[in-house]
Amino acid sequence: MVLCPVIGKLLHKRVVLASASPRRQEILSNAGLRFEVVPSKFKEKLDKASFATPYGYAMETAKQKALEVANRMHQKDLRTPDVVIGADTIVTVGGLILEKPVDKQDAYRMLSRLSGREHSVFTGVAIVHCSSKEHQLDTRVSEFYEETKVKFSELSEELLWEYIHSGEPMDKAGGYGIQALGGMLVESVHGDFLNVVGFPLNHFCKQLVKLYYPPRPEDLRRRVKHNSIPAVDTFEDLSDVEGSGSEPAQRDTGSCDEKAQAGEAGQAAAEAECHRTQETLPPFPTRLLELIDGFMLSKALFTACKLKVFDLLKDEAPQKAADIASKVDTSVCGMERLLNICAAMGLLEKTEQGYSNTETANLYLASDGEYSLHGIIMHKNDLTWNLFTYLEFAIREGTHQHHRLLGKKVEDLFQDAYYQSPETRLRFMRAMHSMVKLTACQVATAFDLSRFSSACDVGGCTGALARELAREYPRMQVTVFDLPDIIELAAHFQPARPQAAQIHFAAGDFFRDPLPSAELYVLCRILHDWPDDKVHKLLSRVAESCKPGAGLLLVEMLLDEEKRVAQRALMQSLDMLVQTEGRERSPGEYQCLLELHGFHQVQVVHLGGVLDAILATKVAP
Ligand SMILES: Cc1cn([C@@H]2O[C@H](COP(=O)(O)OP(=O)(O)OP(=O)(O)O)[C@@H](O)[C@H]2O)c(=O)[nH]c1=O
Repeated sequence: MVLCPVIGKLLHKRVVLASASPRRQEILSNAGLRFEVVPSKFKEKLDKASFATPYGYAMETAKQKALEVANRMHQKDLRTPDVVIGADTIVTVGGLILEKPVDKQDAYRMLSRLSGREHSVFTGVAIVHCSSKEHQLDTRVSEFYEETKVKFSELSEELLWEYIHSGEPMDKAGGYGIQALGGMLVESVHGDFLNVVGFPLNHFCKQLVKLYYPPRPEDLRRRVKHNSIPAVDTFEDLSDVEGSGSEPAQRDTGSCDEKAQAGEAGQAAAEAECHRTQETLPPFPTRLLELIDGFMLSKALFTACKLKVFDLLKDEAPQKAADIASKVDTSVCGMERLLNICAAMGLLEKTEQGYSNTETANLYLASDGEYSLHGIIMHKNDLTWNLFTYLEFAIREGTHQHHRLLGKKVEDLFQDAYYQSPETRLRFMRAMHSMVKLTACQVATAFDLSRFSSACDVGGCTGALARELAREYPRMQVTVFDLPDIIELAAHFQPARPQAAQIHFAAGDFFRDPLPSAELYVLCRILHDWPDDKVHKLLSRVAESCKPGAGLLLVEMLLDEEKRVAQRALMQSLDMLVQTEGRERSPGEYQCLLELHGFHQVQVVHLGGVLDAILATKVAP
């Protein structure tokens, strides 16, 4: 006997819980579900930065956990499970995702971050239905997430360490267990408690209802009742042959008839009432709504950066909206709304004392930090944003849109658009600098380049990558080769560093002038600006300058081969359509281009950030 009848739908199926979490096992068995436990071996190492939202990350991890188990059982076990359930719980605070602490210090860092604040707990759940056709595993995935907000009291150091020494935090997301000792840290909970513990049982049941009792088309046309777990008998005869019983359905009809006969508020009202109980909702389009309004969030971030709000608050005590507004010369009511949405986005902290920067804002949004993204944000605000208003034209015409923005014909993309004035040139350089700086260290260490004693960064702009190569390989001399106008301004970006002696700047046009000689050529974010004919031209010029054994390091954002999942790269490819003559490419496409020009032994490293790296070696013709 189970309380939630829809759980009964799974009783005759082979259900597997792909989780080692004792809490999930307990929650589901308490709900009357019968299942086997096969912990997933999926390594929880997805690139968090590539997800637009924390719950997107949790859902994908849950899915991968379940699919790993489904595939393993299908291969090893002759009997494929019918349903595999995977889940992943994360804690988010101030824009950071916290998983299980790796050691006590890590637990300390997590818990002190949570102290006195509200955070969100997301659990992503994947329900994977499996079938086997001609020994091939076929899977259908249904996924969802649940968010619960939890507020912690202020935790003293003593309490924190006592809790950590209890050992409880170590196998739990965010470093606490709300169901045990950790419950003492919690001031309030908004939402599903079991979701925090590790499994959102209520939402799970609703999801099963959607899967096992899909609404009939006529149900969808009628008015719907929100957020309920309909009784199974309401839908019993609709879709599931395993279902037991027309009896409850008749009972339901009977009650409608009674109301209609009673004439309480007339026949029509009674019918409407009757239908309401029979109907269910289509899934609420949360993700879609976020996509619809996503542009406003970007623009709010851009505007706060442009107004230097994050510079003003950097490492400062909290400030009130009126003070900030007067310092940056805006209206108070406008500034207050901007600050509030920035706080809701996790960029600012809002307390009774006022607004202050989060760590993310100090590190990335203030304009003067080592890893500041201010440069790229201003580029997106001042140029990309405007170009994207012509996206429809770009799609129709298949070309960039600078001519529409500038109101004149563009002959030479860089000279006429990006470098038309010293200001736009500097803005572009700042943008490139901030993007390259973000991953330059990983790029420099993606391969062992110590065999090369000289490198030429073709189109190396501010020298951000050259500096990192010089730092990593003290024997390497690096030449930054770029247009004279760029080289002239590059000095602005060179801090006095010991490796300055290893770096040289040379002016020239890589399509026309001889390339400086080097054992390793680097093309970082260059090929994606150009169509294939120009890419061939550039690669043939690089190949001509290479001796056998020379290397070519390509640094680009890589698409997946099917052009399906690498969301950030796919979006940048659209960006390249609107702004350049080029596009992003997949590793396979780059390999074809490279091999045509005599570069072989192609190795690819996905760096999981904004850039990936490919190394190829020139062979004798
Ligand atoms: C916030 C909180 C979390 N947890 C546990 O934290 C683990 C999250 O980690 P996961 O990666 O989602 O799961 P796992 O334990 O590694 O198991 P698996 O599903 O095999 O990956 C799960 O255990 C949850 O219960 C609690 O027990 N209480 C709480 O208050």
